[in-house]
Amino acid sequence: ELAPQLLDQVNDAVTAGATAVVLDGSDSAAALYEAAVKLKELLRERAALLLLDRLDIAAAVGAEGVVLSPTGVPVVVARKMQQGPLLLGQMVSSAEAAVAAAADGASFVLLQGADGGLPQASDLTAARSQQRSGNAIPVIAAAGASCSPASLQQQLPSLAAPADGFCMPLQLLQPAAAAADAAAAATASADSAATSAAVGVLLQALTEGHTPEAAAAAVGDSSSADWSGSSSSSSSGAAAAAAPPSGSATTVKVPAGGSALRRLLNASKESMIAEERKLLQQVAALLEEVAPQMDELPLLRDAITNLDDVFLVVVVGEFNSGKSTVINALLGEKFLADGILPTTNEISVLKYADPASPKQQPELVQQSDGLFVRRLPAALLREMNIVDTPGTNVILERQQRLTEEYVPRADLVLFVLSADRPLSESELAFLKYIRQWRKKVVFVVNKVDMLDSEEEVSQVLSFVSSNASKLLQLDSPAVLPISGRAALKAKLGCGSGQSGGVLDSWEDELLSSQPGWQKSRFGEFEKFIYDFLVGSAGSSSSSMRSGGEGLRLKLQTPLFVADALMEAARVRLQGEIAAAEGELAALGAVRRQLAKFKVEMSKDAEAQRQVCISLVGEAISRNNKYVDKTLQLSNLPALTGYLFGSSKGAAGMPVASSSWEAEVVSGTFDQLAKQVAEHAAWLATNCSNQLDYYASYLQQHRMPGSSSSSSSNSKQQQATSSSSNGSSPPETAGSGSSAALASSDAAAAAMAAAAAGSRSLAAVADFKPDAARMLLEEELREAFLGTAGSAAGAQGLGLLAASWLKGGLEDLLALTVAGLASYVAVLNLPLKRADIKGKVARVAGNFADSVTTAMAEESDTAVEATTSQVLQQVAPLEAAWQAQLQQLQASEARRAQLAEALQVMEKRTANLQ
Ligand SMILES: Nc1nc2c(ncn2[C@@H]2O[C@H](COP(=O)(O)OP(=O)(O)OP(=O)(O)O)[C@@H](O)[C@H]2O)c(=O)[nH]1
Repeated sequence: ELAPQLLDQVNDAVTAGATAVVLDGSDSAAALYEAAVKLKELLRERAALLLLDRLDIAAAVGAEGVVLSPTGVPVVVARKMQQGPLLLGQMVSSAEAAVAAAADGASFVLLQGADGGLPQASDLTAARSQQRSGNAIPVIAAAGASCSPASLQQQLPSLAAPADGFCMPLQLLQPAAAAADAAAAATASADSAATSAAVGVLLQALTEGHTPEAAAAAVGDSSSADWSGSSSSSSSGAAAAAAPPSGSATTVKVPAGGSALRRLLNASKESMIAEERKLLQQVAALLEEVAPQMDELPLLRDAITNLDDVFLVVVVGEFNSGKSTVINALLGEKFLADGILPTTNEISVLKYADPASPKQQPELVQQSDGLFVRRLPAALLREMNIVDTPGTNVILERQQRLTEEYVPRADLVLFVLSADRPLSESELAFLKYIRQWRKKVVFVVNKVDMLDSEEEVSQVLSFVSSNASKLLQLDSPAVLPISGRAALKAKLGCGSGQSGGVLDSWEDELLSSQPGWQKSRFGEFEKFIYDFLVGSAGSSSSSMRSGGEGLRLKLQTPLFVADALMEAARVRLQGEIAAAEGELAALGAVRRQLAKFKVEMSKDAEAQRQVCISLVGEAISRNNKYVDKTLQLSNLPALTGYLFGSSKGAAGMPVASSSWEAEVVSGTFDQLAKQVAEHAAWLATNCSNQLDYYASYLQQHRMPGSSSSSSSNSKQQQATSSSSNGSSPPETAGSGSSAALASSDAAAAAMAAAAAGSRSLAAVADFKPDAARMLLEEELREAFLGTAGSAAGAQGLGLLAASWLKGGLEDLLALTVAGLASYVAVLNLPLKRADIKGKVARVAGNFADSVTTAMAEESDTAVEATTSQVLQQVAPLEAAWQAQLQQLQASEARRAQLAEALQVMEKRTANLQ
């Protein structure tokens, strides 16, 4: 565990100028993780956190790197394992090992002396000079725990030149008394801070190019406490890596920009920015592909471009809340107009204008999007661009749109409220808008000078704070009370604004002496903003080199924009996927509906064939009756006609079948022809209805944007414009509705057209009833002759026998025989009738068969042709939707993957705090 005093020491060392802290720990991973998190919090970007050997923990806490000990994994392996831009340092104890580590891909080496003390100057020189030029890595001189303060003190000056930096155990910076005893350490923390500060001085001395001797003296001066015998009771040790001797002189405490480690650190941040930019570009490309119409897309493009820019601070608030005054006070000069009437009508971005630059840019330019860019020579604008907006309650629609468009790009939103009317309706509404972009908001309660007492101030602050925390779901929103007017007056009074701006002004004594400055509380506000963005221990001219939350916010701005757009894209893609699935389901339903259509049609067709069969059946039974009636011995006209050679009846008709046509056929053929024609029309209408319906249905389920060339068929075009847009296919019209069918002109035409080509109708027409009648006639004649002939023969014998009667007994016998023969012939008559009926029934049956078979073939072919024609159109649509679905699913998979990468990136940037 890291004792509080140890953390204090690290803090002191970092404040004094240490640029990295190496955490070594043989504790459990959990304890080490805890310690690393604590250190990370403490360092807040002011110095890099490096972990000894623990890549996993380094990655988990978002540390800047690891130092690999000789017992740790080799650099090449660590390179493979690492995630993100972690620095990889290697601990070595010889110049050769340092060179090898460089070749293996280490980011830097910590070179220790073979005896655990500081390395020899010659080794350092060798380690640096023997590296391949071009990508030489820093060589840091490291002192082991066994190194005595005395030898450190002695050796340091000679190592200042060849080393790129120093790394020493924290306990070497700590008085022995404190190390020996934990309790004593707590009380001695003031001393240890003094020691660390001394080392800080040493580092600064080196940085500023002072002689090493002076540096050594600085150590000597401050180390009046006993340096010897130092050892830490803590199992987690921390070491401070120091700045190199070659840094450029700066006037601030931290040797910014000069340290090799810091350079590396910046490189690692820059590589993080590069990585983020690459990811965001992938996101933008995906969004352009899947949602090109998305209005907010340019926001993301802008945010990516702005990654390289300085912070963007957007100032919002109601009109008259004092936005312009606050901006003027920040800039230190009355650049913007203020007043009780709305003064800011346009949105303007304030950017830095270098007064010394020979290339003067115009002070005010209006961009194509309506935005004004104002260039002002205010130092603060080197650090940030400030966007001044019209009051949230008075802005016009266009300005509102521009303001709202600008909010997502902001790295920080300054919400200026007037202390006399904090958080009005319009402000609350605007805050809700801001919330969706997850912006960091600082609430500036202006005009506190108008409040009568401190109590009133705290009441307003807590009102704003509680409302803001509810709305933004924050634990403790930043709410700062100021008097912009008093601050501006004070700044104008001492003329400090122009020269230093916010960075130095809050420390400016001159300013402090101005009446009203303290009361304006502006110093605290500026310090807060500055610490927040840049960090408390440094000065920099670029967001990339600063601590604080600046880098994190800068990195997060486009990530949050991307996140919001990705969420919108997810909703959109899922909608499109559901639509494509719906289309496929609708097309799949066509197959089922067609199968149902087939079944219904075949059932109906079967019923219609049955009607035909029964028509023929009725004719057969009428024929049976006719035969029964005709083929009788009592049918004297027929009998005599046949017996006496006259086969023609009175009207010249055949004897037996003269009334057959009228009694048996009696309109059967007409009925049959009508039935068959109706069947044909029924078939044509139903099939054409289906085709029409599906042509229209499929038109509706066509891929949006696909050409309609496949619907060139005139029937489809007609159908498209027809009203058959129902969601379910037309019911198959039954043949019983023939009247309905025939009632429409279209159906009548269909009937005629269908009749023209119908094979079943041809089969009906082919049947020659006359031939059937002839056959019947023949049969009847034969039957009559066969029967009546025998009877007459018998009677003839009878006559003969009568003449013989007189003559003898034989005649009587002959008569009996003849009577018997006649009897047998008459007995055969029913059999004959059955035979004839059977023959006619067979002929009629064959006829019915030929008609119904033709009907069945016709309906099967037509239904088959209809379904296959529809299915032929369904297939390409299905394929197109399937392809579309796959493409959407692939886009969604890519989106999900990128969204996950964004999450990882967000976590990493969040860890930057
Ligand atoms: N008492 C007091 N008045 C202030 C303070 N700051 C600004 N004012 C006054 O409030 C009025 C409005 O100030 P501006 O800075 O113009 O306000 P704004 O929000 O920029 O207004 P618009 O640009 O019109 O949206 C001016 O009369 C200022 O002098 C302050 O701290 N205290």
